[in-house]
Amino acid sequence: QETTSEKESLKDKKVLIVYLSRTKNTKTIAEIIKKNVGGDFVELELQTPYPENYKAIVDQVSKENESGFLPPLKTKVENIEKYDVVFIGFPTWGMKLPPPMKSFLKQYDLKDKIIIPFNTNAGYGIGSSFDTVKELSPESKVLEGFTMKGGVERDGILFVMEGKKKIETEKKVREWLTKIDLNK
Ligand SMILES: Cc1cc2nc3c(=O)[nH]c(=O)nc-3n(C[C@H](O)[C@H](O)[C@H](O)COP(=O)(O)O)c2cc1C
Repeated sequence: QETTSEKESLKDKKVLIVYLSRTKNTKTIAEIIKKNVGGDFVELELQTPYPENYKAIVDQVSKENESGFLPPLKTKVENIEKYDVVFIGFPTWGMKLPPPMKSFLKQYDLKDKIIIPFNTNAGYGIGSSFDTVKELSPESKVLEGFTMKGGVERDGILFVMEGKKKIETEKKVREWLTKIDLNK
């Protein structure tokens, strides 16, 4: 049975989970993926962190998007070539892929790997972020991503992935992982 053998083979693959998260909503999804799939876990950090202030980070990200600036990463991933599957998680920022994730995709060669995006946002969706992942990874296989409403920092709502919301999120992530044949 083809589906069975594909599933088995995906389960044998080496998995990396890379994520960017300011208020830890996307981080929670990364943790749920780790619990269900396993793999190495890496948070993207910048050499020069973004400002704490919400308006200041919104302005800075908007300028970086305009100029195409790629913020240098403090995070180093050792031996990226050994991974077969790379989950990449990020919030929607300015309806786009956050600049640090662009830095990651430009800096590391993910050719011939499977890339799986996941996202949280304030309720406005993924914007162009998943399309940008595909554009920056033309020689990778990008699978169906996962997205879910997270915090609304503009309104002072930061971390929401607890209680009922966490349980709902765990269920949705597991359903998605099963759909893309990566649930253990
Ligand atoms: C700089 C910045 C820009 C944002 N832009 C958007 C946006 O365009 N659309 C949206 O739905 N949410 C936007 N948000 C809200 C985040 O996507 C949302 O709170 C997300 O859950 C945060 O994930 P995190 O907790 O992993 O950082 C923005 C947040 C920040 C800090």
